[in-house]
Amino acid sequence: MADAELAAQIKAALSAVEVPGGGDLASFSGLSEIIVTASAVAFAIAVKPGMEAAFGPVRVAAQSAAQAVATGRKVMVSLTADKGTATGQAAAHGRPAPAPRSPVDGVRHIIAVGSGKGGVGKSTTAVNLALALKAQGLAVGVLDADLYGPSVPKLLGIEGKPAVRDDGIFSPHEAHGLKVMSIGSMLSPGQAVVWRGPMATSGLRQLLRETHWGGLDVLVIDLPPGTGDIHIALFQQVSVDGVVIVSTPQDLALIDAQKAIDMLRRMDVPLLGLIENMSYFIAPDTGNRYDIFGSGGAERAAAMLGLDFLGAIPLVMSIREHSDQGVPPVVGEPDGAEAKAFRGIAERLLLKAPQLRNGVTKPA
Ligand SMILES: Nc1ncnc2c1ncn2[C@@H]1O[C@H](COP(=O)(O)OP(=O)(O)OP(=O)(O)O)[C@@H](O)[C@H]1O
Repeated sequence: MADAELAAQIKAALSAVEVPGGGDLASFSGLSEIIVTASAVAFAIAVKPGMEAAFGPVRVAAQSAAQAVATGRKVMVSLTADKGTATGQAAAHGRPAPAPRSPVDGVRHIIAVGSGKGGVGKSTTAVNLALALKAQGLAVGVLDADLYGPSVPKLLGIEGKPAVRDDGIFSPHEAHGLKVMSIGSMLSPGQAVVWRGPMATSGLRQLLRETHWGGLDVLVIDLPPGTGDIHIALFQQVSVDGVVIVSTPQDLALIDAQKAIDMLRRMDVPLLGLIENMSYFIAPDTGNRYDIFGSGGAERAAAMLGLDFLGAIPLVMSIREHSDQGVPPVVGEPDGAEAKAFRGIAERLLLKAPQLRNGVTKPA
């Protein structure tokens, strides 16, 4: 069925859902556009501040009405209050504070990988770090939350959409021994633009909480670059063990990283340390190392930012080639300098956050 046709059928189904105060959801002014992708359907219901609880059953009814029409697709319905119900203002007006951070079923620990700006190698780092943690005997998953540039499926050679069980729960992809979910698998090309604000945060929440992770020691979340709604929503809802920040040697990136770090500190999210990517150059022919940006700069920058320095990853052309083939260097070239660098970072991370080893599901 064409996407537009399915959207129209869902809208028709929503006319059977009544809203508080009279009328039906299909004609309710707060109903957003219904977005249909290859594997998902998403829409939002925007209500007046204070009406969230009254509309809770509407959301549930809308979900099942839409799901009955959109068989085989994941339905995501978000309920949002108009601007002005942001956390601080809600508290100031005596409205209830947001729900406390809560664990994710089937996931013991979460670390998030962030960066001040795009293109610094955050996704490459997230994926290889996950594989290096797996090599330490941990059961590891990756959640690609980078809505605006989801690259994890490509990096891990994943194609197609994840399976949805009869109960509406996703079965994650498996790649190189990792359980993987990506917001990218939910989008058609060019769709990120329409997945803004509440829709994006709601989509992420459902990917996180409605996936059968099946007993992970660590879930590595690849965050979008910078700081935005997705970060705030995630850190408000979920307890993370900490965030690692990826940066390149350029000062500009560190200035951007500073902004991300400030936000995380304000939100009381633990910072596990700084990773410097594309730090030094390894000549492909001789294997010689060249500190093209000088040495020690990243350690100094980490100290200046009040962060532990977790390690440096070389600038190696084969990283790109491996990534293009969906085989990350930690598994594709385990003896290479970059694989060693990622393994060293995983070891330092486990020293810094030894709780990640708690309840290791497989022997190391
Ligand atoms: N150490 C490295 N050496 C060489 N190339 C690298 C290295 N790290 C990353 N790259 C390449 O840089 C590009 C950007 O990497 P990646 O997608 O991981 O960055 P990102 O910060 O997640 O970007 P975005 O914000 O766009 O998602 C990719 O082509 C990747 O292969």
